[in-house]
Amino acid sequence: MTQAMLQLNDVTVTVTNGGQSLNILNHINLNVNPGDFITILGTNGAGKSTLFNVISGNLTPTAGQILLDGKDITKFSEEKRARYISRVFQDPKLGTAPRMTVGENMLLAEKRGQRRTLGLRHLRQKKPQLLKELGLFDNGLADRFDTPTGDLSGGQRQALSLMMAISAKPELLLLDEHTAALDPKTSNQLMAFTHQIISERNLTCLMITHHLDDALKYGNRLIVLNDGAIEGDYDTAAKAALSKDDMLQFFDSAIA
Ligand SMILES: Nc1ncnc2c1ncn2[C@@H]1O[C@H](COP(=O)(O)OP(=O)(O)OP(=O)(O)O)[C@@H](O)[C@H]1O
Repeated sequence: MTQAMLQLNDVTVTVTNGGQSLNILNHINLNVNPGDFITILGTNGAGKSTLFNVISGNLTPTAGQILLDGKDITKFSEEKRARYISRVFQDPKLGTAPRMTVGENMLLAEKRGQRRTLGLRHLRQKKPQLLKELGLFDNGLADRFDTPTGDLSGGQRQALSLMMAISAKPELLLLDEHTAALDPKTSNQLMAFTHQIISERNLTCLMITHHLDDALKYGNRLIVLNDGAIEGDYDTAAKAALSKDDMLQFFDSAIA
């Protein structure tokens, strides 16, 4: 049997709200296999971002254990985990340093999880390779190599965040609604590119989305979160049998 790449054993996050204890993640057990591309759906407040926060090390669980490649990383800091785990956020502003150019951001991303220094000579040397990477997604990013990322469009910035997140191949890629802030056409283009690059590079990925179509169309597995717990875990075959109506019904009953 393949060893799970990521294991969450009985992971619980408890917060105190108005004097009451509340489990915003409630005994989560999850095994992610190498090469899995898992889409994650859930209502607002279901615990999706909290799940990513405990996996990335942004939040320490109140109880339970997180293993990466069999190694217990529960107590590892976010910085230490950054070598293995990369994350793209919904907000285009969060993934890149706005005053630095596209090229400089890409160069820094290659050193994810290591001491980061920027040398101009190094940037010149690396430029052809970085341009090749940037040119993989046809949205003009490669032509803006020397542009500060703060001057890019949201779509270009999210594409850059994705390229940066995968540049030093992560063990695990977390996509946190990375297309949600984009217009429908740009969102579809970036999603198609995301799918292509994940398959070509055989990345292991968890992707939170509110787009039912994307959740059903992409990936080999679908997880549905509700009230801090995994309510559904569908493999490729079960996922293929699901319809958008099934999912809409789930959302109706979860919210009702
Ligand atoms: N530090 C905290 N203290 C108290 N409650 C919190 C804290 N962090 C999150 N919550 C609550 O936990 C629940 C889950 O939040 P989370 O952001 O993980 O949901 P989500 O599924 O990502 O939602 P959305 O789709 O709206 O982004 C929410 O009800 C939120 O208000």
